[in-house]
Amino acid sequence: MKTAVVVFPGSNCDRDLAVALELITGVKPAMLWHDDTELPAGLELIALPGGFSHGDYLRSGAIAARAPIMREVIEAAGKGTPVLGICNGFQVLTEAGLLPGALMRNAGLDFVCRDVALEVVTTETPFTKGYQPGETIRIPVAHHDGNFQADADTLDRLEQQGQVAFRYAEEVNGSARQIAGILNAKGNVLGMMPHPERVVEQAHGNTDGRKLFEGLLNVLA
Ligand SMILES: NC(=O)CC[C@H](N)C(=O)O
Repeated sequence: MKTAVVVFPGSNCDRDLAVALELITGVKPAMLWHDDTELPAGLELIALPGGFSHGDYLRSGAIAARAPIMREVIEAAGKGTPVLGICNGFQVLTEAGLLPGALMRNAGLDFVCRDVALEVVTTETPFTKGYQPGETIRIPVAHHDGNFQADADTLDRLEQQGQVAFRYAEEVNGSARQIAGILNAKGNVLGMMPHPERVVEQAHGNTDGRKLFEGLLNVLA
C-alpha cells in the first residue's frame, strides 16, 4: 500500500498521520513537501494533515491550497486517487475546490479541543466502510475554524447524494446541519475536522479512528 502525507509550512499533525498510516499498512508513507512538483507513481492514498499551514493567514488552508504540490493532488483526485484531508487538510481541500463549502470561525469563537461524539452517516465509501451505519464513535477535535458552512442547495445535495460522511452528535462549532466530514461527488475525496489519526491504538485511550484507515486501506478481515 503506497501512501503519501503532504507537509505544508505550519503542518503539525503530519507525523501523527504518518505513524498511523505506517501502523496500519506496515509501510512508511512518502512525506511530500508543499513545493514538490511531482507525486510518487502508484499512490493509493494522499493524506493532507492537520495544522496551521502558513499560520492560518488569509484564511485557514487558503495559501496551502495554491501550493505547487496541490496541482498534482487535484489532478490525482480527478483520476480517482483517494484523498483524505484532516482538519487543516479539510480546510485545504475546500480552498482548493476539491470539496464544496467553507470552514468558518467556530460559532463560539473559541478553539475547541476535546473528544466529540460523531455519527457515521454513510458506510458506502472506502473511508467509512469499516464502520456500522449510524454507529456513534468518539474522535478528538482541535480547531478554531471548524464551522462548516455552505448554501442550502449545496447542503441539500450533500445530504441527498450521500456525501455527508460524519455528523457531530453534539454541538461543537456551529457547523451547518452538524456536518463534521464530507465527500466529493465521486466519493474519493474526504475532508473531516475530527482527527482519526489521534485514536488508532489503545495507548491513545480509544481506537475509534483506526477503522477509518483499516477500511480505506483494505486490511479489514
Ligand atoms: N488541528 C488543526 O488542523 C487546526 C486546524 C486549523 N488551522 C484551525 O485551527 O482551525
